[in-house]
Amino acid sequence: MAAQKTILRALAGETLETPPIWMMRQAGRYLPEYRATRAEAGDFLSLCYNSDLATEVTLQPIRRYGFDAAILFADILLVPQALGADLWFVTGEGPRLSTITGQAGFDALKPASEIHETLTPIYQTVRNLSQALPAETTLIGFAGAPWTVATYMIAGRGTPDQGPAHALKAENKALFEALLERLTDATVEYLSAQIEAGAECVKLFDSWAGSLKGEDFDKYATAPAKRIISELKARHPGIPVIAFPREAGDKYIGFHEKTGADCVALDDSVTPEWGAEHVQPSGCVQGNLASKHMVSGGEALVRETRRIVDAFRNGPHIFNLGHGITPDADPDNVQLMIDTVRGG
Ligand SMILES: Cc1c2[nH]c(c1CCC(=O)O)Cc1[nH]c(c(CCC(=O)O)c1C)Cc1[nH]c(c(CCC(=O)O)c1C)Cc1[nH]c(c(C)c1CCC(=O)O)C2
Repeated sequence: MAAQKTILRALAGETLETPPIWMMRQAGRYLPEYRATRAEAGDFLSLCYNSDLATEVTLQPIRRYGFDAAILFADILLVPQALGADLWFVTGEGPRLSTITGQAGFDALKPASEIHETLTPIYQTVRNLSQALPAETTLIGFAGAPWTVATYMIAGRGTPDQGPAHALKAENKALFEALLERLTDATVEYLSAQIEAGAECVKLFDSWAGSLKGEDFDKYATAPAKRIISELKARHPGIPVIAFPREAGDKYIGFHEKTGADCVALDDSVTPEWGAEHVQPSGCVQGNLASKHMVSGGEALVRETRRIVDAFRNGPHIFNLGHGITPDADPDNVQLMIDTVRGG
């Protein structure tokens, strides 16, 4: 029965009449019901670790819009925290972590096998969701890709150009590579536990893949994704994986084949026509409406939504944004996007 779900059909390579749809950050601050639950939880991390409230916010966009998939409510930075890093969020600014700048910081990290102690409430959220979701809705689990997570661990915060991580890569390659290895192992552990708890598909977010150039991209974005995907599929045969090497540009070409991903998510720096020509022949693609349309709406939203549906019409496609929806988005524009995708 599970294979009847539209998202799973697209991930299996089927071309559907109407593409299934979900949205990155669909549970988020643009929704008044999210803001209310977030206020009840206190802060963002308390919300992530409260299984009942995390289940509630995951379900909110499903109730409101009937998306075809729900994505677990959590964050990519819970893995560093589970490895022993300090993590906190500064309201209006973003995440802060204790930094890894040398061997001592790395040596203080826990082994990958010990992350579950911290992450048990997340697995409970997945179990709750697999019970609570409508029969047609696919449950997506996720993790950050090793490079992207490492950029936050090395800098201790988000950075515009990932400078500190590039500097460590240049100055202490052995330490940098050991950190990526630890994160690769931890990611396999984390996603595997989500699958055991009921996730039907997992997505790997490599939000900063675009800042890796040439051989660095192959070594630090492609190779870890390949190892994670092959180990997950060895443990859980048939589990579909979505890879999101954001702003990969030309490196999107062949990413399915090189990593074993069932679906490659495209950001909005590439056109849908380019994606249909160069990436979709290799397998399912996801994307790629610019998030700004969720703020501005109107004719441009309808036109660009139709353009994406048309461009990807002849192959497997999951409709999504090119990146997460922003807090200033208008919930009515989300409905307009869905109506345009489903109603033509
Ligand atoms: C880089 C990254 C992070 N987290 C994530 C990424 C990769 C995807 C991307 O590039 O956006 C992934 C993520 N973060 C969140 C989800 C939940 C599922 C979803 O609805 O998509 C997912 C999949 C919730 C969240 N994660 C965060 C929020 C906002 C927190 C709040 O309620 O205050 C949400 C809903 C916070 C967060 N978390 C992170 C940052 C940089 C921030 C602060 C920036 C911001 O405020 O938007 C790290």
